[in-house]
Amino acid sequence: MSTATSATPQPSGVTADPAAGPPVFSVDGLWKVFGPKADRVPGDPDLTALDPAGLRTRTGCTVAVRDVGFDVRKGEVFVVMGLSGSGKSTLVRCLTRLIEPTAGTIAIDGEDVRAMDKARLRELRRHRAAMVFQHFGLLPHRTVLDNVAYGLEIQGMGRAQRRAKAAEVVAKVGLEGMEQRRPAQLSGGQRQRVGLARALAVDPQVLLFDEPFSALDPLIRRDMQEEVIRLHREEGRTMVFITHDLSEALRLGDRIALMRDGRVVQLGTPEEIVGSPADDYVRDFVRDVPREQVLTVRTAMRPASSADEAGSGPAVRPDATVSEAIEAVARAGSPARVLDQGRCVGIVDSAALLSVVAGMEAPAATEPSAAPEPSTVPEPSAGTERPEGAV
Ligand SMILES: Nc1ncnc2c1ncn2[C@@H]1O[C@H](COP(=O)(O)OP(=O)(O)OP(=O)(O)O)[C@@H](O)[C@H]1O
Repeated sequence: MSTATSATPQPSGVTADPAAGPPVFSVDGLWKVFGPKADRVPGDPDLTALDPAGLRTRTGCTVAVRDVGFDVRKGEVFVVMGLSGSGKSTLVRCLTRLIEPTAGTIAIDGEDVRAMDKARLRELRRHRAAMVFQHFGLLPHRTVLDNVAYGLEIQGMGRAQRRAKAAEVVAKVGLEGMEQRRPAQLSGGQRQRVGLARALAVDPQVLLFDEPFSALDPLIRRDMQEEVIRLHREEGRTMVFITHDLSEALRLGDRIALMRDGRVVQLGTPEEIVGSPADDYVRDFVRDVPREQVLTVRTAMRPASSADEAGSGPAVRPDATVSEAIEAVARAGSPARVLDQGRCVGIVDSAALLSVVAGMEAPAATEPSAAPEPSTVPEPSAGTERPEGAV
């Protein structure tokens, strides 16, 4: 597992609104068991109580996904993270039945995926939930443009129309001018972009990424992550992203499902996973994450002690990271106010911010609450030098 030495705050673009309509994917009680007579395993408490080695000896079966449930909300980047063998690929392949689940329910927009016939499944995979693989399987004899147009060709779109659409998407992923090249004439990162463009061209409702960047060198990988963040921000497309890399998960995910031995051991925002690990396994997993770059000032703030305190001092947004607040406090030499639409919702001081960095409970950390009057305070004057994240 790589450590998150360069974890950065989440993208602040389009984020899913939990209240915004029904989920795109809804998964409940999902199991995938490989091996003979796999069906009998999920419903048999004697078998499910066995450890992996015991189950293998007794039945020849392996449980890859164990009683998993979650919703993928419209417009979110939902990351499935875990070490090798934890069940990530199996879980995501079950969503479109590239792997047949053993038990449980899966719905897309309320429609039962397990009840779909072959034609409906094909439509699901082509139009509604397109998979982007690590090895994109580009067609070597085709140009970039024709590779991108491939999915549209399969859909039966006419040549002129699909090439026009493909050219649009090629430009969107930054490959303008390379339309006539063949895959062998591209760098690894450029090939990834072609694969991404091919998936985007069919305009799927959800993009499913299976460790698409794990073979790339770190700089190109970073570049591709930025690309995904940009696309997400601009289009608000729902994405499910598999990775075993924690820093990638923290950078991309609106929410992260952390898997171990087929189970989801914690499902939460990067801040929840880093700030409130569910168990020792998760705590150990996130131990090296620079907390100040992931946790927001909400973790450290306390109510203002007076109207005076609520009305003066540097200002930061509620979603500013602790790191950004430290900079604001250090520059001003005084505690910072957390302003939400002009209203002071709390105060962060150096002691509380340092406690977060040190991994301690902030001394007076509190839920967002209204500060004493005046509840509406002036915005900081324009032109004041402010760190990123300050309002
Ligand atoms: N076709 C199969 N037959 C038997 N066991 C399988 C099969 N596919 C996967 N498994 C087992 O299921 C478990 C989960 O595998 P899976 O590939 O989903 O993990 P993963 O988290 O995606 O791993 P990686 O990061 O290495 O790709 C592993 O124990 C694996 O050996």
